Amino acid sequence: MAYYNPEPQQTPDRPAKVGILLANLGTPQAPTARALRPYLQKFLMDRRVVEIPRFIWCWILHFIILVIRPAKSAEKYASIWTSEGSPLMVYAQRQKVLFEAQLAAALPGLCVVESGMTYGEPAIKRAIASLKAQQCDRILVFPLYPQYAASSTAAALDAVWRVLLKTRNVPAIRTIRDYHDHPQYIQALTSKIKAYWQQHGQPEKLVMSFHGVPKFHLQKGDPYYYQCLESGRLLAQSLDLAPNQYEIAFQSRFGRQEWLQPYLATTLESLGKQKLNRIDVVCPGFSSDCLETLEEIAMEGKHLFQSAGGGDYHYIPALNDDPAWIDAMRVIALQHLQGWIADEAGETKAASP
Ligand SMILES: C=CC1=C(C)c2cc3[nH]c(cc4nc(cc5[nH]c(cc1n2)c(C)c5CCC(=O)O)C(CCC(=O)O)=C4C)c(C)c3C=C
Ligand SMILES: [Fe+2]
Ligand SMILES: [Fe+2]
Repeated sequence: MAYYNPEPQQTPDRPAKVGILLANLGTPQAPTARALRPYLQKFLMDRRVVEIPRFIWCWILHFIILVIRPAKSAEKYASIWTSEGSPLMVYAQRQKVLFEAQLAAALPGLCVVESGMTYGEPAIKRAIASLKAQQCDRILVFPLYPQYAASSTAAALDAVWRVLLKTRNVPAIRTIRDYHDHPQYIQALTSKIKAYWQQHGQPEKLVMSFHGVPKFHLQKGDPYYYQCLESGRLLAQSLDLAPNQYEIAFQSRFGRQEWLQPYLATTLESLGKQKLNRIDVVCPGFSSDCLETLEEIAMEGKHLFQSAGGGDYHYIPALNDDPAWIDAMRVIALQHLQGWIADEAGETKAASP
């Protein structure tokens, strides 16, 4: 069997294009234990996600976690599944179509966009193959994680490198590391939240919830924690919130290790005990709604807050397919395409690689 992936047919007469790979986490194919098992196995075997020595972790994963968790997680996925499929996948496809249309308007005929998942389908390998087949000799990898984390961004980049290691004709590659403080990203969040408040009124407190990671990632040099704090600070500033009008917390703890604190569950319980009349929760680190926002935040979080004595609880949806977010994606991408596209006499066209 050939070691290298097959190359697409060479067509030197067709102009080369710029590919943009929207890298995302991935989601199971169906809300069933059978579909959850291979998804969780691939996800949780990634050293970027779980750093426990392989010998010990293989046993724990295969004989405990993959026996119990698939059925439990499948039940949660079933509660958020839509007629079109998993929300993460539905929004990934919409973002791809809308973003491609925005780029086509700005740079006619130059860019091709594909969505690729770190775990599951459509895999990053398939996305790169498709971009290469569409004459892309330059690829910009755009992870849909505003804050850089080794366990999300670097895991997606690893998947790209693995494909390139087996590629004969390697395209030029650029990556977007993070955009946690990008003005357009903060503005897209601000306008989403303000529009929500115009419709539903304003809460006593806004809780900004970010996906957690083990605390030792921070201690070993992962900048994720500080980037979350900075996104939260900038968002609060843009919303004109005083320090006592918002909280930042970390959700989705997995296992027994200490994760980034404060934990969202503890924050919600404490706000409930303080008998707040209303809180709103927003998840600035998630570019689209998914299991972690729709089930853990919108459902479980509400239960935690209200059973501790809290009043109204609103979940403000993620950026999803909002025009302001798609526009922000265009601005962020164009900034990273400098030198690959040339602006001459007001016209934007391809530059030689
Ligand atoms: C085991 C440790 C995990 C780390 C570290 C982690 C980091 C991390 N995850 C996201 C984004 C998402 N995670 C999602 C689901 C999910 N996450 C973990 C575990 C870790 N994540 C698991 C086991 C799961 C699967 C669901 C479950 O069984 O609980 C999702 C949702 C996917 C979907 O299909 O909807 C997202 C998105 C980030 C950004 C991150 C590091 C910052
Ligand atoms: Fe996660
Ligand atoms: Fe979760």
